[in-house]
Amino acid sequence: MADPTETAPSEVASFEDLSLNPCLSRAVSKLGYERPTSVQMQCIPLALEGKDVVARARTGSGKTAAYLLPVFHKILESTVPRGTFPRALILVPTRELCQQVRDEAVKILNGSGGTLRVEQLPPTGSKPAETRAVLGVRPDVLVATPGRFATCLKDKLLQPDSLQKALQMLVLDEADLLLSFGYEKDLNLIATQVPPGCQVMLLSATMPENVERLKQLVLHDPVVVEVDDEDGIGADDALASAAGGITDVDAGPAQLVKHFTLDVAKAQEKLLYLLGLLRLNLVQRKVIIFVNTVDTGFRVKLFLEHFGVRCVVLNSELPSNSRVHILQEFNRGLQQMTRGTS
Ligand SMILES: Nc1ncnc2c1ncn2[C@@H]1O[C@H](COP(=O)(O)OP(=O)(O)OP(=O)(O)O)[C@@H](O)[C@H]1O
Repeated sequence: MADPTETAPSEVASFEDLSLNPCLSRAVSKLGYERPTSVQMQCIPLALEGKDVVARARTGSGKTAAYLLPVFHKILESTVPRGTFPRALILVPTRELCQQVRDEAVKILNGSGGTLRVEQLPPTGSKPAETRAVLGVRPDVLVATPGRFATCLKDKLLQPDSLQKALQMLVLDEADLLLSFGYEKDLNLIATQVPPGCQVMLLSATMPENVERLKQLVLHDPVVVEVDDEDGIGADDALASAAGGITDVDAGPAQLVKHFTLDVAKAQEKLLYLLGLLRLNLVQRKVIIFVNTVDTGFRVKLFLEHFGVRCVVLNSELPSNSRVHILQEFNRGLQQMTRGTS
């Protein structure tokens, strides 16, 4: 039985040390990734050994590449003839995350010069013909929400026996959200179709009780990786030095995320402080503001725009196409943003 807290050798320091397929080492170097993050250092060697892996690491720690690289490696090194599909299935809780994972995958694959294909299933409400078109290109890797993938199985758009023959890897990303988003039935159905030899990776920012249930459903004797991430992809130290009078409540030397609290005596003054932080460049680059209601999100937007701060509201009441568009604009740097709810 695997040691549940086993970790990979700590001497791994560069992507070359990970013994990834050379196409993938080239791809990460083209992306400018100088060295693996902690979660990548620990997960990738275990996954390349064929172990089931459970990893807990904070948001932004590089979890996506921690599973995409082993997934691509396994397919590239596999002797199974091309055309059997999907070789890997990545399940995430929302359509936006499907898009984000696919984008990250395409970024890596573009640099690898290879011919692997990653597709995402069309959203709920799409016509079966659209799903057939996606499956028709026989993607090596399929990204989907559990709901969409289960519908695909139920509608027989994907035959269970093709899954039995092809599926080599299953990834459950943002696992803490998968069950809380109500996908339990879908996951139970999918679990019955996962072939016994399929390797499983489960990644999550937190490990609540429901993740244990998920582990028992699909993983075999997994190695557990817990990353208290000291690793800083692009840590923004400028914020720390600029925020003179603000209390740093979580100041590690090289932490990815810096936390500060600002005590505001009167609730009405919150907006003024917010404006000050933005206009005086105490908070730099792109900013996401979380508020507790949709209405407050719109109020904050109106206030900030009155003072020339470009922003947009994102909340669950908007149609999903608009949400994707808003995120794309935000990523391209067109807007600062207020969010309706967290
Ligand atoms: N080794 C690396 N070096 C530099 N940048 C990296 C490295 N690995 C990943 N990144 C970049 O860091 C960013 C955050 O990574 P990623 O989205 O995988 O984090 P995450 O842990 O999956 O976060 P979330 O939980 O929000 O999905 C991405 O833009 C990714 O391209």
